[in-house]
Amino acid sequence: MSVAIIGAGAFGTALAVSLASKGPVTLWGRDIEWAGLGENPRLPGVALPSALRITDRLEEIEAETVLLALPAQVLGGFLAEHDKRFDGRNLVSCAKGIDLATLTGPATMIGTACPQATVAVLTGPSFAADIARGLPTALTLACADAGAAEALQRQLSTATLRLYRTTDVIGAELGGALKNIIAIAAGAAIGAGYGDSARASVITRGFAEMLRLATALGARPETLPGLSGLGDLVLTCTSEQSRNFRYGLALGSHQPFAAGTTVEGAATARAVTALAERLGIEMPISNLVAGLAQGRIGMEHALDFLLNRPLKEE
Ligand SMILES: NC(=O)C1=CN([C@@H]2O[C@H](COP(=O)(O)OP(=O)(O)OC[C@H]3O[C@@H](n4cnc5c(N)ncnc54)[C@H](OP(=O)(O)O)[C@@H]3O)[C@@H](O)[C@H]2O)C=CC1
Ligand SMILES: O=C(CO)COP(=O)(O)O
Repeated sequence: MSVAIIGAGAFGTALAVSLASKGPVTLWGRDIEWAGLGENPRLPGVALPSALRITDRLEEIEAETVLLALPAQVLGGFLAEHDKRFDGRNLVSCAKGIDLATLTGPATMIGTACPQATVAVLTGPSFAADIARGLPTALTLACADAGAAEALQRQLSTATLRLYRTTDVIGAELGGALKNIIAIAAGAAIGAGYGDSARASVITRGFAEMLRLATALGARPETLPGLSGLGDLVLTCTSEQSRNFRYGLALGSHQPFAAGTTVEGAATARAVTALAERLGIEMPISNLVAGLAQGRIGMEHALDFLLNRPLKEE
């Protein structure tokens, strides 16, 4: 089975570099002026291998297995334009977010746009730079069809990229999307100088929120403590490599943040606020992050927002 990747950002390029160690891979980007330089500015310091073909022509993407490594908020527009081209293939979502327009995750969006496709999700604790440098990384491959999950697991594992499989697509996908919100909150707590104890509370209570919403949306509770949920939550809340965490740091310390940086947690927090309201679920940390990101709540009110709630059982 051949492999192609849509989206030549940091993650798409890192996956392409890793998979090219096993065979030919095609990487599609809308703007690939950098291709001749042998390095993608979104993934600096990583040499692009010769087994990697880079193109900006979608008609050259003929692979049976296509990884969609676009941010969640642009995936819908891409699918609306190119659904016919990709229907019927193995389509693997690599995005970690919930679409604001439809309040659904990438797997549902792909399945709706391409009903004949085999839809899967690749997620888990993994910074693009780590994958591209061949550092050991473990991810989750989720697909509702157990046989397809096994085939994709084999196809997409490399010597340094170890994939575990599950059939819980919604659980795996929500873990990756929701942890980005909590990472913003953890960054804000550190940026505001609230300390490591506060961060631990944000991680733990944030995980409780993740579990509450994910199970209400049909996830299996045992998926959330795995790589795609707790694993990625821990990574993203504790490392300045994370853009979501750094965005939170900037919010908490009233510092500017580079516009145009992909921060999935900001829009996803707004989507989660709407979903939680619809389902009648309490998501105080997610609501706070949505308010901070939209400028509705100032950092000076963040603590009151969380601490002035009624005392309750854990
Ligand atoms: N970076 C990481 O460590 C990891 C990222 N992810 C997830 O992967 C997804 C992608 O993130 P990442 O690669 O890091 O993001 P980047 O910001 O590095 O890249 C985003 C890519 O999307 C492209 N893009 C944006 N809008 C469009 C569009 N309308 N049509 C076509 N292409 C478009 C950009 O193209 P252009 O350059 O032309 O703007 C760019 O190549 C996110 O959901 C993220 O959460 C998951 C795990 C790790
Ligand atoms: O998802 C990631 C690590 O698993 C990357 O996190 P950021 O998008 O916050 O950089």
